[in-house]
Amino acid sequence: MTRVALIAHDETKPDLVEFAQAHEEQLQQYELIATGTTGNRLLEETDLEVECTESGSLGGDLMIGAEVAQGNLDGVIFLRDPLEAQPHEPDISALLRICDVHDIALATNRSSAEFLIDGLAD
Ligand SMILES: O=C(CO)COP(=O)(O)O
Repeated sequence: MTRVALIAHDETKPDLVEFAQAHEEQLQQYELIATGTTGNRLLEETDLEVECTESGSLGGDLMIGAEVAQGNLDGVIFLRDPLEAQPHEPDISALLRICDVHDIALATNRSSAEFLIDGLAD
């Protein structure tokens, strides 16, 4: 089954929730995993089933990265906040890197997320 990770920083969480609502019917067909706070927002504000990792700052990005390394994910949608430094920047870099290592589709903004979700539907 197609498995997708959804992640957003605090400033971009409203955008990710809106994205998930707009694509809810399609996302319902996939297994979803999200970092802790993002996942809880999705559980509260959509009807999607979402597996939640730790919060990003407590290792959630690394947990998603481990899924990528194990070949368990088909795509990662990670709406990063490009304007705010994050204390767990090394974890974020590790996740982005491991997506490239394993050639896993990675969208880091809303426009590329739209392409990614369209690509998964094909
Ligand atoms: O910090 C994050 C990604 O780097 C996201 O984590 P949360 O979803 O727990 O806020």
